[in-house]
Amino acid sequence: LQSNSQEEDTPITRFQQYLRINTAHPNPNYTAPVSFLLDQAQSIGLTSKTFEFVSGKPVLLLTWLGTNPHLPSILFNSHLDSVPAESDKWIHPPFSAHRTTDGHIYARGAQDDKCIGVQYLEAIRNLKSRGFSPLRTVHISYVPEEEIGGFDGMMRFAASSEFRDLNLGFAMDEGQANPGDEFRVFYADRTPWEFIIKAEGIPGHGAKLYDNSAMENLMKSVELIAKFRETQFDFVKAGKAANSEVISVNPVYLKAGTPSTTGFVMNMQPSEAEAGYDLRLPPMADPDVMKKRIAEEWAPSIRNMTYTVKEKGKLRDHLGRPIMTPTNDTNPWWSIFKQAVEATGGKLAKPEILASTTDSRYIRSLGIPVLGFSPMTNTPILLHDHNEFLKDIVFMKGIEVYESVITALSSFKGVSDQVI
Ligand SMILES: CSCC[C@H](NC=O)C(=O)O
Ligand SMILES: [Zn+2]
Ligand SMILES: [Zn+2]
Repeated sequence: LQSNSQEEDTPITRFQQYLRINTAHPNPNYTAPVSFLLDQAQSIGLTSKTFEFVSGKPVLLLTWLGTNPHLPSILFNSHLDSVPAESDKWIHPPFSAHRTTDGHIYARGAQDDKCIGVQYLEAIRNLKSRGFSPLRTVHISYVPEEEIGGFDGMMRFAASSEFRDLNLGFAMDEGQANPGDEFRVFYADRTPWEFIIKAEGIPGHGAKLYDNSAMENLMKSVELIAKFRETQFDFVKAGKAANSEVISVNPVYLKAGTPSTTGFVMNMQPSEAEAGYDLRLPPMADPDVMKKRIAEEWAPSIRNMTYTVKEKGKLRDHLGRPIMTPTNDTNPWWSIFKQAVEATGGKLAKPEILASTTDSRYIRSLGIPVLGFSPMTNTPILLHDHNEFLKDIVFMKGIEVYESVITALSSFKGVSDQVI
């Protein structure tokens, strides 16, 4: 299978080309991937629009017009950006897209999520060459900034009149790999909070024992939070809940001490201390209960503590319901999707909540059903890790799966008494 010939132009080499564009934060190149994708769109015969809701952060929309463009359309979304990679810790350079003799393609973004961005296009290329025409309009979007929260990307796009005009009935976004042989599918994301606690106290000599120092107060909270983390993790360890079904609260930084030229002053107890946490809430969690716990137990003013919580997403839609896409018979899109995957000989795992957070939350919060799906079976979960790779045969199988999924979804006539 190994070939590095320049002449070759195949789905795999196009995937490699896309992977070789460095779109990693903190300075993602957005111009190059957009121009690559525009070329692809042109060669397939898709129309395109580029929006810049925020300057320098383009949203690319490709469209395959349906024979009945009045029916609600379908969207396939992926993000252009990637998380950074520590080159020296990879066995192949992260932007080389090196393909080994046994078919592993190494690159940052191979799983998250440049695979789907190319698979959507390759599936449509194949469908077009077979003469298929969709009943419903099919859109593909490529958005910036997902890895840092989507605030200048999908959040803006989803809030725009251009997005409303798409008249979406259903959307698909990224999912995650599975080391096992079933395809995973996600019906909700957890919502992230950036949670910071701060303690103040009277400074004092390093040799003095006294109550209510900033450090003592902070450490008390750090311990309480660690205990809570343990109770949540225990549910997971006992097999009672998935990782994504509990509240996670993980320390990400600690900040304290009085700086000196060589490091820190060692014989002073500081007057301020701070800790930062990545906190994630599943859609069923009650944010008010969490806030009460924070105010009363984790950062109580009686211990001279303050806190800030930055909510990076919503848990409820405009009707106050948890933001989740039904994966049962009440959602016709679900049944169509499931059958389409099974028609390729694939098995679907039990639908899950995603432990992390994607742009699909912005679409779901508009009341539009979204499934998270990246067709990768028998693949270790390497998103954000060193040596991220995808096997060529897994990538190719994914194209076939999307051909089936796009065909089925775009052919859905709707339910007679509803316009879905
Ligand atoms: C503040 S939202 C951050 C979104 C990010 N997405 C992928 O990793 C995440 O941390 O899950
Ligand atoms: Zn992603
Ligand atoms: Zn990611």
